Amino acid sequence: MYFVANWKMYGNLSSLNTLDKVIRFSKSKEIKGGRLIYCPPNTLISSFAKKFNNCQIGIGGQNCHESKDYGAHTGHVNSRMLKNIGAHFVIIGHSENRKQGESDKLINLKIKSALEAKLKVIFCIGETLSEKRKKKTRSILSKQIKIGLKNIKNKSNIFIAYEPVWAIGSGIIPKSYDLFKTIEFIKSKFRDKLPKVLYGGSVNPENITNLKKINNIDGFLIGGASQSAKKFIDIVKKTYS
Ligand SMILES: O=C(CO)COP(=O)(O)O
Repeated sequence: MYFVANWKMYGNLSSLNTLDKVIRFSKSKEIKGGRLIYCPPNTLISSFAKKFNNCQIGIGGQNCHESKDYGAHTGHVNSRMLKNIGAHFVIIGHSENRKQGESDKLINLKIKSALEAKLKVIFCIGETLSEKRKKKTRSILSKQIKIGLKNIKNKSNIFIAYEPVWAIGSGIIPKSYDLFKTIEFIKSKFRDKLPKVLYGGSVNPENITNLKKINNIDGFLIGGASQSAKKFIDIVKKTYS
């Protein structure tokens, strides 16, 4: 199982101290089969990479520019730059960026450039509350997958993160059966090799006991709770207990 910490726009150099606990945990037997990945803001990626030297914790960025080339794009960072400072993963298509106008087409270009830079991609998809109410979840997910992954033949380095927008930061999670069916639907979109599908949206040490029972989920993309080393570790421990 994968446990991805998305720190969003939180954290500074002093946050590095909180990682000691997680590093110790990652080297202990308690980690079982858990794979930990941290996606801090870009300002902290190299420091995290240094800190995680000698342990099995992966590092990723939270977004990247679509161009694989360097260029005059003020305020942006491309996938090569992320790779260069020690990232192995990048989150692409997060709803917080889609909300800012990131289209499926742009997401497709970003994914292609990230794969070219040899990063693994955590590709976020999910419906909004109004789309859910209009029973459009499946058509939205199909469209996001179809355009987002257009002309990408080798999908072996792509993880899908299903994050219903209404579940992010709200404390509300989907009903277990609905979530199982949605993940099954997402996997049905892939013919040969099934992608790993993660769930994200208000995952915490309390609701993980129910979420872990949904047996087609391959891991979790965790926002708020991942900023606390204790909560993050608790989520992993409870998944395996
Ligand atoms: O957006 C998320 C992870 O990418 C989920 O955030 P929360 O866990 O804070 O709901």
